[in-house]
Amino acid sequence: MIEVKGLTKTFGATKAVDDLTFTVQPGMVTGFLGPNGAGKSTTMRMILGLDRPTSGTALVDGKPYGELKQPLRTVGALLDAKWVHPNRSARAHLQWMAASNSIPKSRVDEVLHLVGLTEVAGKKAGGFSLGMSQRLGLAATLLGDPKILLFDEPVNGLDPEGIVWIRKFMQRLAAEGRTVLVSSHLLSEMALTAEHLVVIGRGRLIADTTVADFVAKSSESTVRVRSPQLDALRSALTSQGLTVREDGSDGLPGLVVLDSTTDAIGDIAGAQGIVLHELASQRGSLEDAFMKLTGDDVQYHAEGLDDVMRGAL
Ligand SMILES: Nc1ncnc2c1ncn2[C@@H]1O[C@H](COP(=O)(O)OP(=O)(O)OP(=O)(O)O)[C@@H](O)[C@H]1O
Repeated sequence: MIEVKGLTKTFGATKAVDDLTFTVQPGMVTGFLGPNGAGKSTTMRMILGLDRPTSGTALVDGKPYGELKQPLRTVGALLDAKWVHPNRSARAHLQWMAASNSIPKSRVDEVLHLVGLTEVAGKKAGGFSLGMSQRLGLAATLLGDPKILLFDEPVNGLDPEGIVWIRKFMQRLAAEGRTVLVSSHLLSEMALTAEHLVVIGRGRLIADTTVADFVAKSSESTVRVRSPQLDALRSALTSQGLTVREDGSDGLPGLVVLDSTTDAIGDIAGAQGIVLHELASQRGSLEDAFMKLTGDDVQYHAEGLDDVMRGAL
């Protein structure tokens, strides 16, 4: 279990993490979700004792990381996959890590096998693709057979096959009863990977809930309706207490009805003899809803700008 209480970190005038409180339970993947710059890495670094909190506490297995007797046997963390020595082989890299943490050499081949790197174990890690480096990083986190695992954006830059592989691997680790915390800025990815979500924006807690609940609440469902008798339809809907927005997004005037169903709207129109030309339920994109919830993050806009620049070149 990971327990974070009132955790706060300021860098000069920046409050990177702001009074965060949450716990991460064993036996399931917990997604740590927030836009770029929300404070995910800083929180993970504090959990791992790499950054000192300005205030508050972060406990792993009931203790601050610094007080764990054999940290690698309790916590495994994958923060940055590319830190291996480029001229060392995958096996040599893991043997060096094992030796410096009193972990038996035999465990190295076990973890290489677990992550599917046995065949390239003798190759230099510097020549590994991102996907292979990520697997090697994963092997390193598993050396001490830890019951708590932290992964910081583990699928960033991976191809679809690599993403699915990592996702399944994390789910397997959780199914073995481990505590798995994985950060991401993509709700769509977390919706597929995690069971529980801790969502932060600008360092603050936004939600601590199941994925199913968060997805249902954050993606508003609306119904779009068009009719040649739009005025009559609008009155019929509002007289039933429904909230209606004008919608001409695709050049065809219509209405968007909030918090209702196609059945209900069809019934209301039918009862009044109103002709309908379109009746469609629509779900807002998860990512849009997520951006609304987490606030208009500066770095998100900067990324958008990059895309515009690339398009212009
Ligand atoms: N060492 C540091 N010195 C100053 N500011 C920092 C430092 N580390 C992080 N920050 C700032 O703290 C905020 C949170 O950063 P952090 O990297 O924790 O966010 P994140 O959610 O992990 O984002 P990303 O997905 O981009 O890594 C940002 O505004 C960042 O610029």
